Amino acid sequence: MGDGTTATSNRGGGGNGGSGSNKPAWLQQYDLIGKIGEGTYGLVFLARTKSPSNRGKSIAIKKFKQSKDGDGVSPTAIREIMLLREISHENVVKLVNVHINHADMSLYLAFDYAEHDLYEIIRHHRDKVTNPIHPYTVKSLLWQLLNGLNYLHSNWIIHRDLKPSNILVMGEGDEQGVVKIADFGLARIYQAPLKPLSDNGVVVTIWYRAPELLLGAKHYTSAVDMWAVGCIFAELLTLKPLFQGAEVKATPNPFQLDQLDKIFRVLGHPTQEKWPTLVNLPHWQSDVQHIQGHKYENPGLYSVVHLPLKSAAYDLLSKMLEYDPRKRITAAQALDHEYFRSEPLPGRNALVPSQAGAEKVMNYPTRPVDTTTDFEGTNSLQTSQPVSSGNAVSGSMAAGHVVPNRSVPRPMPVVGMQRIQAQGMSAYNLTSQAAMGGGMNPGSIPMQRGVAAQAHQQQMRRKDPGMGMPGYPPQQKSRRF
Ligand SMILES: Nc1ncnc2c1ncn2[C@@H]1O[C@H](COP(=O)(O)OP(=O)(O)OP(=O)(O)O)[C@@H](O)[C@H]1O
Repeated sequence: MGDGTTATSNRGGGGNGGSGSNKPAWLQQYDLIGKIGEGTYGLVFLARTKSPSNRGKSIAIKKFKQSKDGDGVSPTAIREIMLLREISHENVVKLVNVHINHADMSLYLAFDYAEHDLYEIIRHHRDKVTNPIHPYTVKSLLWQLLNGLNYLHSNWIIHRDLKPSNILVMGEGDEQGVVKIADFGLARIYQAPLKPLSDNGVVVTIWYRAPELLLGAKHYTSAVDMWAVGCIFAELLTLKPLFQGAEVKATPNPFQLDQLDKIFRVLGHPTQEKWPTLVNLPHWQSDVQHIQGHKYENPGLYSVVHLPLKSAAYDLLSKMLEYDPRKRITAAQALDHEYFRSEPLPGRNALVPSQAGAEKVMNYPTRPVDTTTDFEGTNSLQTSQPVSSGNAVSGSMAAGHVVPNRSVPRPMPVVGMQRIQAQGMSAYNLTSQAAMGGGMNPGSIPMQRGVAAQAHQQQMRRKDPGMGMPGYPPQQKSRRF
């Protein structure tokens, strides 16, 4: 894999990451600390590298769940690898290693570890310190998020599942306060003409889901990510999810009445005048039935987010939450917005709010680590500690070993996808080294050639030689990092 990233595989041993004797060879390069999270597609663990050159470096290892029948590795996982191996940007999380266990066909991706994420930062301000996030921090987080997203969109990648827990922030060290976009399990490379959604399901988490998706749009664009960024921007300002709809889980139908209702209550009902293609959307008729009869007293977005109507922040936010996806602001346009040219200027370390006379680093809590859970999800890593049974991380276990459940809705399941069979995966492994550096595409993803090269060039173009940092607004030269 490029940039020193390697792919390894293990033909013997099980997936046991504990201190047992059957610890696979690849795992011996890490000290496994414990479990830090669980998403729809896998478990995430904290580990530390043992190699003398990099001793003690924190790594996040994501183990992908096996399909129920254990018949191979999901296309989601393959897609994530194929995508991540090609991309390199300061504001996108770095994949440092890929491991495949042939014994049980499990797949492990090792990423650079980030101590914080926006979900925890928002929660900390809302529940612990009960004060708003500093305007400099909000602006710096948003600028970096847009910078990473602009890179992805310029390379034909739509994230599709942006939400606070997927936006990581680096803790202490050289990259302190740098934003990293994570979780590309649901991302897909797209090329014109845009691929229809219908065979894959809709996968943007409901609170951050764009209205065109909720109304059943068959095609989606990078504008779905910009809607999510708007929702996240508002949440950074108010510490509350902007549109907190209740998901109807029983159906693959993208029409989520409560979520649309929550949006319309704040932004008013979309009109054909403002969004001409609205009437062509499959669920517009459901909307006529269920919602159009309802009168929405539009309180105005600015009053919900407590921003002056004439402020640059409000102007940018309202452009991100434009109903018509074709009129919604793009990441590149947003980076050029006046909001980022006015004080406080955004900076690389989002956790150092600049205040007259004093620079104080925000001390957010470190991630809770469940040290009783190993890669199997059930065993004890440290026999001196209590061993949990069943799913050890259910949010209700003994304090100190628990990663709390997050009350964030999950993406809708991806439906109708074939699994890559174990045999197919073996073929992938046989050529894994070549594949990691070449153009292999086992998931038949419409992949643009030379993405990494283009991305690199683009990054170089944005590089400000004076700052030694890619893409930061020139005004920031006055800021000390
Ligand atoms: N590189 C990383 N460093 C540190 N923590 C990470 C890293 N990647 C993911 N995490 C954390 O691990 C947890 C689980 O992440 P994951 O992406 O698997 O699921 P999710 O985003 O919470 O949910 P879903 O997968 O359903 O979208 C989250 O708290 C996330 O912030």
